Amino acid sequence: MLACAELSRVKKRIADFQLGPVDLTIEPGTITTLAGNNGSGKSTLLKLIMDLATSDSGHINILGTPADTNDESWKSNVAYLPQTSVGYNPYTGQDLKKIIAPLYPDWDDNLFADIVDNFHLPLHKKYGKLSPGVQQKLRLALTIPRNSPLMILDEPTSFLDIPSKQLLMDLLTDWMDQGERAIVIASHQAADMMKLADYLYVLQDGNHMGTFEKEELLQRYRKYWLASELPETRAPGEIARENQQIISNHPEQTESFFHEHHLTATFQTALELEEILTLLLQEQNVSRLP
Ligand SMILES: Nc1ncnc2c1ncn2[C@@H]1O[C@H](COP(=O)(O)OP(=O)(O)OP(=O)(O)O)[C@@H](O)[C@H]1O
Repeated sequence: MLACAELSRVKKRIADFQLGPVDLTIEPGTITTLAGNNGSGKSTLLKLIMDLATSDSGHINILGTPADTNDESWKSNVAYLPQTSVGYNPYTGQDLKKIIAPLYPDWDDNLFADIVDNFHLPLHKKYGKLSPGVQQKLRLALTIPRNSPLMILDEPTSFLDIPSKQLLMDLLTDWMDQGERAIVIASHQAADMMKLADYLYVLQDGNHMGTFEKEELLQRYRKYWLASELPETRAPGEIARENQQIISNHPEQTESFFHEHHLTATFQTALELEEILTLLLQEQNVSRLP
């Protein structure tokens, strides 16, 4: 099946910042979260995908079309929510819908009405007069109903309160159920959008630190509370220890070690994704040391 997006060996330098090389394939039916610290290059990568910035090298194909082709008609098959929307201020939500909807052949007016309803959006008010949170909700209402095979959201939860974030997650889950489509989300808020993700593409300071299947990652990390003092030797898989706790990224090996050394774990738990990401980036940094 045709990939929604394919990036190979993509690089971009901006002053002293270097992004890439980036290799990334977005398959239909998947949600990929670009995760990384502030300034790690998430927005830059999305702009490269949308051909709003020019890569220094590499290739980007969107739904089988090179992104840098002169014919920009492929963009009507991509719903892109940038971090900010310039030029919206003088227009009401109703005006913006009239401008945007005709650009997208599969625009869904009923879905737009539902989102407006759920987010209680005042369509008669000018965008510039809305609070940042309501502006963000309106931008989402103008993006999701495009029903394009590929949706790209840059920090979609910015300014949203907790119930609105939950509503957005429900909307995106429903949206994915409607067909063979894919979502790419950039977020530095690990807890939010990573819940939805099938894959995490992790960036740090422009470097690709790895692509991870979320469920596999969640199963790989475990935290144990031991009944006794921690052993002096490190347990296999142990990546961090504190007081009577050990964190492992190879639970089976760690548990056999406990067994062999007659150590009892009184409690054990999976880790939150946010904690895993922090540990992962630390591990990668250590392995990169000369
Ligand atoms: N217009 C620009 N002018 C100068 N430098 C830029 C510009 N845009 C991006 N950069 C550089 O690229 C780096 C990556 O920025 P980018 O916005 O892609 O990061 P990000 O991961 O999306 O960050 P955030 O989480 O803060 O949104 C920044 O550190 C900055 O140095």
